[in-house]
Amino acid sequence: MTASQPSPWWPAPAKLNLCLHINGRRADGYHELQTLFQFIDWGDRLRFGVRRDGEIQLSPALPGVASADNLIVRAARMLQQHSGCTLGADIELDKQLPMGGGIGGGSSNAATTLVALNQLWNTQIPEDELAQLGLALGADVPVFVRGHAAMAEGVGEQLRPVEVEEPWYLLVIPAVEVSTAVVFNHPELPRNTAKITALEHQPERWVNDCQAVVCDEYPQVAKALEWLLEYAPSKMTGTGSCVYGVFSDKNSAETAWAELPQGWTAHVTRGCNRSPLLAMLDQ
Ligand SMILES: C[C@@](CO)(OP(=O)(O)O)[C@H](O)COP(=O)(O)OP(=O)(O)OC[C@H]1O[C@@H](n2ccc(N)nc2=O)[C@H](O)[C@@H]1O
Ligand SMILES: Nc1ncnc2c1ncn2[C@@H]1O[C@H](COP(=O)(O)OP(=O)(O)O)[C@@H](O)[C@H]1O
Repeated sequence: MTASQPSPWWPAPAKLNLCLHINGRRADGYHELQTLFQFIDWGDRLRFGVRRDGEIQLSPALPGVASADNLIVRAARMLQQHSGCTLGADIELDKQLPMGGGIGGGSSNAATTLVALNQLWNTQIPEDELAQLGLALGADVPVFVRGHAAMAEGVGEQLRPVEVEEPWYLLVIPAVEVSTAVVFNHPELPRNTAKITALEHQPERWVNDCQAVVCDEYPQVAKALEWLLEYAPSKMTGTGSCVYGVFSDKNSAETAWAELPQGWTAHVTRGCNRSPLLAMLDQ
């Protein structure tokens, strides 16, 4: 008898929004955006064991998130329903990413679940369809399914793959969770930034239109940004709370990290135009 191979860990990387421009608001309340997504080489990991009985079991549970609401469980059930697959899964989550930080941990977990189970269950859903399925779980799920740095437009659903620089980042994680819905409903949010053609080639024009209102509402975010700006050009990602400084090399990012005020949390990480999830699929 041969020992069975331990199942591999699948990466669920975080993303940064290198810019987030708000171009308008639709009648349904959703906002028209231009946002540039890049992955970083830091994230959660998931491990899957196939079950014959159709059950989806996740461990450990996330504090404050009921299993049925967890995006991992919802993604697995959605794939079962869409494909008619009768298999189930035991899913183990190694959670590293903070929640509500604007780095897309929940969306990335959902995307990795869709991509991994599509392979392990042999459901053979094509990538376009898998990305479309993911959109129902959250606006950022499709970019994680596709795994390429991308410019997103519309309400975030129109994706165009791009190649941008892959610098080093010092990512500072303020101890506060920011609600995306609260930021988008803020009366002071700027909503009329002009649309820019080929924005991915003009880094000097990249801004985050949510940054000012989040800094006003959350002093911890303002403080983190103020500190980072002493070391490098810096911005907030998504609707916050995380902020990142951009460095040309690992050493200078680590030098700034060594000066981090006591009690703060930060990571030195590299930008990647190809997601670590794609790299795993290619192996
Ligand atoms: C704006 C981004 C950029 O990455 O923010 P972060 O969540 O990453 O910080 C995301 O696309 C967010 O994605 P996600 O968090 O999945 O948003 P959803 O669940 O679809 O929407 C949450 C709420 O945000 C508002 N919303 C979201 C997207 C959008 N284009 N316009 C909006 O007005 C809506 O009020 C919606 O109810
Ligand atoms: N697997 C999951 N990982 C993280 N958050 C999850 C997950 N499933 C559901 N959620 C919910 O989604 C919310 C947004 O999480 P997350 O994607 O990490 O933040 P953000 O959109 O700010 O990057 C969390 O506050 C949590 O309630």
